[in-house]
Amino acid sequence: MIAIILAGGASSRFGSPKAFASINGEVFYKKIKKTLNQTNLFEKIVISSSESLQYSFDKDDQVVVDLADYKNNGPLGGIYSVMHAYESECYFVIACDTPKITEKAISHLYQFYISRVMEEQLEIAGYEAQNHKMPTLAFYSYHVKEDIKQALDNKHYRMSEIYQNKPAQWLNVDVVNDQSNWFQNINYVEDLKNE
Ligand SMILES: Nc1nc2c(ncn2[C@@H]2O[C@H](COP(=O)(O)OP(=O)(O)OP(=O)(O)O)[C@@H](O)[C@H]2O)c(=O)[nH]1
Repeated sequence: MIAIILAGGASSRFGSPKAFASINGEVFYKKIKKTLNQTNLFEKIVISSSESLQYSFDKDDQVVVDLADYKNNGPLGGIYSVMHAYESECYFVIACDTPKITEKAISHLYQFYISRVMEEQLEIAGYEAQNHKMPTLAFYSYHVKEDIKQALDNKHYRMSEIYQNKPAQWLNVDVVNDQSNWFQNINYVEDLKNE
C-alpha cells in the first residue's frame, strides 16, 4: 500500500509552504512521515508536490511532481500524479497540513476500510468531523484512478466530484478515543498558537 502526503499547494493562507512549517519542533511533513512509518502499513511513502518545491525535501524522500497536464489542479492533480507513477491496490491520502495525525487514527480507518472493501465494494473511506468530510484524510482504492483522470480532463477539480460519485463512507473522528484534535488542519499561522 502506498501513502501519499499531499504537499504541493500554494499555502496562500499560511504564507509559506506548510509542509516545512514546524509544530513542537517537528517539521510537518517529517512528523507525518514518521507516523506513517510507525503504522507499518505502507510499503512506500510518497510526497506529492510541485516542481518548485521538489528539491526542498530531503534527498531520501520520494517526491512525485504533479504531471504537467495536471499541475496547479489542486489535490486531485497530486493524487492522480502519484497513482500514475506507482501502481497499488490502495492508497492512503493525507494532507501535509494535518501534522497531528496519529498511528491509532490511521490504523482505525484502515480496519474500517478493509472490512468493507470486499463485501460492500467500498472505494473510499475517510474521516469526517461535524459532518465535514475530509477527503485528504482517506483511503482510496485503485478503482478511483480513472475517475480522477476523467474529472481532471473535464476540469472538475473539486474532491467532492470523486467521493460523491463513488462508493464512499466516512468515519466520525470521535470513534478514535483521543482527547487531542489530531485531525486539525493547519491553514493559518494562528492555528499553531495553542500548540
Ligand atoms: N500535489 C499537489 N498538492 C496540492 C495541490 N493543491 C493543494 N495541494 C495539497 O492538498 C492539501 C489541501 O490543500 P489546501 O488546504 O487548499 O492547501 P493549500 O492549497 O496549500 O493552501 P491555500 O493556498 O491556503 O488554500 C494540502 O496538503 C496541499 O499541499 C496541488 O496542486 N498539487
